[in-house]
Amino acid sequence: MKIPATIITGFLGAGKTTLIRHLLQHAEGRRIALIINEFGDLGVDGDILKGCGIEGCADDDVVELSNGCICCTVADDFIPTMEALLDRETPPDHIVIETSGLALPQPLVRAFNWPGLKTRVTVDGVVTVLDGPAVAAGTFAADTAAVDAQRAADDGLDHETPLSELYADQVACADMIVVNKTDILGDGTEALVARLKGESRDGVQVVPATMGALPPEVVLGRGQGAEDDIAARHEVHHHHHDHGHDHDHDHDHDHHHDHNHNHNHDHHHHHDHDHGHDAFESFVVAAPEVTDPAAFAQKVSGVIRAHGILRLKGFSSVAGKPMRLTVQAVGPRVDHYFDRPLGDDPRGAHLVVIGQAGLDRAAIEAALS
Ligand SMILES: Nc1nc2c(ncn2[C@@H]2O[C@H](COP(=O)(O)OP(=O)(O)OP(=O)(O)O)[C@@H](O)[C@H]2O)c(=O)[nH]1
Repeated sequence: MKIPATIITGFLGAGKTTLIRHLLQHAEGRRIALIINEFGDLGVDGDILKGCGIEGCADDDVVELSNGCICCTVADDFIPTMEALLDRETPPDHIVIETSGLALPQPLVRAFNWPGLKTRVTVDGVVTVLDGPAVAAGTFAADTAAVDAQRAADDGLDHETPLSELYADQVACADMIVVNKTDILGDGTEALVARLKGESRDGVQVVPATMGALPPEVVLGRGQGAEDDIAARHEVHHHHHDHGHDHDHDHDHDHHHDHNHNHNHDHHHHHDHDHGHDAFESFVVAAPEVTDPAAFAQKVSGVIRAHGILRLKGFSSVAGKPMRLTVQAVGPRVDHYFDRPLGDDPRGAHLVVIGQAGLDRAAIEAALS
């Protein structure tokens, strides 16, 4: 079995570290290793995540890459780091990679096709964390000056590419887009989520969050295999070091708006706030046994689309079959397969549904029955 790796991308200050902390706090026994690629911000996120006091999160599960942009140091730094993690006596159950706010996700996804990694790990999903209020305002990052300073500090970067293009790359690569800081965005959340759904690839989930508080079942275990699917993850511009572009795009610093949360790292000492993920709910639907697995999968996909369900998974007996049917859905993509003899299991279907609070449970139950 390949070890799944989740790539977390998004601009400086969007809330990547906050989201990862939440994941670790709710890991419930999953052994998660973290790789952190920071630039211009050396070691800070590593420090909060190391010594975080979270049970089950050992210091040596946090590995930092600090030699600069991850896509420029893939061979020297990233691949050996991954191999060392995989070679451990007890390898992690899941690897989470936090990219620096400037690194494009595509080259990192591509690195998973290197021979030494290809057979051992897979990109479970690319999660792009957006600063909701900044995106709604068209500035992409809360503190564009800080983002620009970070870019200026990195000689390897093309400093001219407008943020809007980096943003477009991050969105194009995503399997899941997190619209973070909905506490600030407030009523604007729904419109932004709808807009992003329209702008992203089919099947990409757009999920609002406050303080990155998402259940691990929603973020991890997507099984996306992004490294096999790079062509679909369009890059607007193709290489950092290519200075040959025409940079007439406006590079608008004046739009810089102040949300009253200037980027400083004081927050890194606030280890105690834990926003639960009450904004999400899950319940079990019991339904009669399945007669036609393919038709059932199609029905499930329709229900997922109609109700904005984030995850659905469970088992069912199938009329006339001795095997148990497993159903796993991430967004509208539904996998189904027979996994083992049914044995003494009761006949019928049991499906766990996960989504944002407010799902129409009765309608979902009716539709699945
Ligand atoms: N109001 C509000 N603040 C948030 C939210 N999520 C994160 N923050 C704050 O935003 C700031 C940046 O969050 P981080 O998690 O450090 O962001 P990051 O993307 O990891 O940024 P870098 O690691 O600096 O690239 C911190 O002060 C967080 O406490 C949110 O949902 N609402």
